[in-house]
Amino acid sequence: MGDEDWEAEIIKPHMSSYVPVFEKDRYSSGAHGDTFNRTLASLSEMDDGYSRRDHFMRSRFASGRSLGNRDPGESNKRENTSTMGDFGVGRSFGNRGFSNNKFEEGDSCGFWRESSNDREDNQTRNRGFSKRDGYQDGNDSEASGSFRRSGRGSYRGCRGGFGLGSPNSKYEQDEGTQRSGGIFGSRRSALSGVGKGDAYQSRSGSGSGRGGYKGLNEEVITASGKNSWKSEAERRESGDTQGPKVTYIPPPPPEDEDSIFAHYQTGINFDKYDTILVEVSGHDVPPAILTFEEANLCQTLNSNIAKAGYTKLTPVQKYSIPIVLGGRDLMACAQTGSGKTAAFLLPILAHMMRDGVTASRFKELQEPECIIVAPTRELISQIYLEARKFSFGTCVRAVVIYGGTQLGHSIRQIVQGCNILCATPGRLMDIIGKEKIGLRQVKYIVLDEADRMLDMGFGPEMKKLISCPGMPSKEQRQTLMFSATFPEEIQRLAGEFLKSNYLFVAVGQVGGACRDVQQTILQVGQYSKREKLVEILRNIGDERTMVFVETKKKADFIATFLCQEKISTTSIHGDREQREREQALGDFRCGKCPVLVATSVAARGLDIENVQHVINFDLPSTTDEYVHRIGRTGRCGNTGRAISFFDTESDNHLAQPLVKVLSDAQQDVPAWLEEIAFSMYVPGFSGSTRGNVFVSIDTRKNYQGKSSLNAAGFSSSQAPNPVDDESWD
Ligand SMILES: Nc1ncnc2c1ncn2[C@@H]1O[C@H](COP(=O)(O)OP(=O)(O)OP(=O)(O)O)[C@@H](O)[C@H]1O
Repeated sequence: MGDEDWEAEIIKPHMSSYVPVFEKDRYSSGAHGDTFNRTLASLSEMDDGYSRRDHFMRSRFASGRSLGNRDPGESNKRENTSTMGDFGVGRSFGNRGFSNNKFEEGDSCGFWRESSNDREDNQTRNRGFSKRDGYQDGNDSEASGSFRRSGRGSYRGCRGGFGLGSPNSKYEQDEGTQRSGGIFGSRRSALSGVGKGDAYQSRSGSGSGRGGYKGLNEEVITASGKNSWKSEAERRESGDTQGPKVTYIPPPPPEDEDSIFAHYQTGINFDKYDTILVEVSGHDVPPAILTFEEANLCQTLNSNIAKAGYTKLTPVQKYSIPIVLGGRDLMACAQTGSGKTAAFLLPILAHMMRDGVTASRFKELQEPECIIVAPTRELISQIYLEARKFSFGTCVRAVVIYGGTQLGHSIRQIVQGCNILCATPGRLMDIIGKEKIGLRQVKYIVLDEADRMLDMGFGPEMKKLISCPGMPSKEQRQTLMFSATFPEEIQRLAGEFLKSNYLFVAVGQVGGACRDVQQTILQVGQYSKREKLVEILRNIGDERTMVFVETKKKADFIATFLCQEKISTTSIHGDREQREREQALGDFRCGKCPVLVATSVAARGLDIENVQHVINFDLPSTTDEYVHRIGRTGRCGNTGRAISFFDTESDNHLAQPLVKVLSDAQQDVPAWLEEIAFSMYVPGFSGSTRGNVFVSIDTRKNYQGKSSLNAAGFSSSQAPNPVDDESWD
């Protein structure tokens, strides 16, 4: 297909109009006074650590087995071009399968014409994996949100309907004229494809509620010509622009207990979490707990934990829960899918139950005790569902608000009572600006995906949040930060939000990639990617697969293309209306569309049952993004697979960091990749400080040196000044 054709392909007129029915050891971490604790939960972990290093050395210097060497003889073969259902050709999908050159690049056509401003990645590609400084656009905004999740604590099922909440007179004043999208539908042109009887419609449109997640090249330029940190969608909602008003009201989640406590099973590797190396640094580290009982939670909470199917703590929970219960500030870094959400929700709820919160009741100005922020709408919705699950049967009321939905709806949710406010940053600041939320009672601020929340995209909003009138100072509140990745420069910025004696918990393995995810890198040229993708998907069959691409346009294009290939596919990206995004996620969750093509908007946090494969059609530009993306599979002790297409024309600069991530996670490193990595050798490259043992290290060590840290901990005077490195405004 020629360059000029791809747009046409997207809007093929014969396609049916698509209405996406997306559904979708007694861890004495040391006695008081210890400042640095490292726990080896078992001796085997020690062995493991050594073997891992050994493995790394071997993989670096031995030629190794190539997992994806190109075989020109095979390259032109297209083995499974049959229609949907013709999957399972009897070959293994594991390494063997790949080394068999079955998934090799061909010479099929496939031009990508990408506008440079279509990227949704957090970083530009040419930065390379290891470079983390100063990324994000100035107006990256929150992205997605949905009330649905089929994983733990969420309800499942396809949802085709949209909540058509009746506009409330008073709060409708905030909305202005409803112009497009939302409950009245969009005027966007639908483009469609067909897959398994379902049509695919996608494409960014001009409808209200779209957007909300802006990548580096989606900057919004303000009248003054300066980049605005606020997204276009949020500015619309707050009336900053004349753009279409957002009218979408998300459907309420099911209220029945079964739905609230729906969860998926922990996987075969869940018990292996016990062997993960944990490091806690800072002063006076409270001892870790081994069981939920040791947390001394109230009966209702314990009952909810049991109903949620939690019987055993994950490492991040073992360490974080006592720290939060002890009133300490915390920065916690643990691998994807290892239960960070409960690690902050449970102790916060326990405190609320202990202290007694004001029972929810209608009030024009609500004063929540806890504010939780996350970078995407879908993620914050998911966190809300977890909060609702764990607070079930208590007087604590959780509320979620996010962009792309009607502002009046958010306000209506809040005024009914709000103890825990789950919000995306833009909507949160709007609501605070409208004086529907008072901050005086705030005792807990949680930044999930904290590195993302503090980067240049959201950092300014977070800074505004903590500077809002009424917001208790950091000494008077508890601030908690969680992520699977924590670049050092972002950790330094975090100091402004945290008390100087905050604790740092690092759980996990080298490089941060979850070891339960089998990673495979295939050499695939740009023009062969589509063919390879189809080949892989046909082999996968109906197993849930997320396909990550670099740009929103490409997400549309690939989703349409797959539908044409009769592979039931949906897509999620920042140019889709919120309603469409939620439906897409719902369709993916319930298995109606087993393939979800996504941009970076879906890379973080999403906990979707049974995602067995992640395919990086395009490699992301940073290791952190890679780690988060592949972390959508292999969650909670389950296993998963990640396949990444490596284009030697454009990805060679990623070879070195990629080799490191693979080695650190004890994955096979293809010989060809090592060769490229060596050829691209950059003196001094270390693959970042995350390389050796832990997911992330406490950067305070870099300021003081490890020994002094062990001996003396930190003092505020030694804490980094976050504003030194980066301009926030
Ligand atoms: N102790 C536990 N027992 C059983 N299941 C658990 C436990 N803790 C968490 N889970 C489940 O594990 C899954 C992953 O948890 P969660 O989404 O909190 O991971 P995470 O560490 O925040 O991941 P990410 O880094 O991708 O955001 C969820 O379905 C959650 O309900």
